[in-house]
Amino acid sequence: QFDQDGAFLGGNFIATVGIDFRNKVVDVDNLKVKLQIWDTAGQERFRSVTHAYYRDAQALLLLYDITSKPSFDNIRAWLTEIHEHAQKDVVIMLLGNKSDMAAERVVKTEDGEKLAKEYGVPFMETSAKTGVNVDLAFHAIGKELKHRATQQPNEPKFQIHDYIESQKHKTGCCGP
Ligand SMILES: Nc1nc2c(ncn2[C@@H]2O[C@H](COP(=O)(O)OP(=O)(O)OP(=O)(O)O)[C@@H](O)[C@H]2O)c(=O)[nH]1
Repeated sequence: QFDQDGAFLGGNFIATVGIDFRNKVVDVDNLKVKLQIWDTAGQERFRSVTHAYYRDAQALLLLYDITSKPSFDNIRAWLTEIHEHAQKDVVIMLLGNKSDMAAERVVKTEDGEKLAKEYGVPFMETSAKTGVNVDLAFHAIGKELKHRATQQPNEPKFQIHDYIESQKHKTGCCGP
């Protein structure tokens, strides 16, 4: 099914609102953490609606497509937008998706890393097609939220950056 702009409308996508959602349960240290994932459309024409949905979110995954420079350039606008509307302690993660499409890559891994560093958010490249780093992204979010909910006063804070760095499968120039 295609809408007027030629965008594919898949899954439970609600075309008129630009939002889809599904649940995912992740196992974190023998605890089940249920994530309710809202997938909001990135297109400008949905911008006025989507902020109402991420305003109360505990975590935000910002995805761009490594084969699309405009999608990467859009991330700054989203980070500004999030700064204005999202919860102050929201967990943010920057993901460069389609890492399987190396031949069509136009956004360097280092550019993603640099942007993430500038905004102080964790970063990794993912592939929804092959699954690379996808579970890790959700697992890291689940771990962070579980720690926040159950943290004891003397317990060291969970370091999501360190956790991701130690677990991620690198897809850039020099990784394994
Ligand atoms: N090769 C490859 N294709 C992907 C990957 N992720 C998504 N795609 C494809 O890219 C196209 C767009 O995916 P969508 O999930 O609809 O992208 P979107 O940004 O959510 O699009 P909207 O929902 O319209 O905002 C589809 O044809 C997907 O199959 C990936 O990691 N690798």
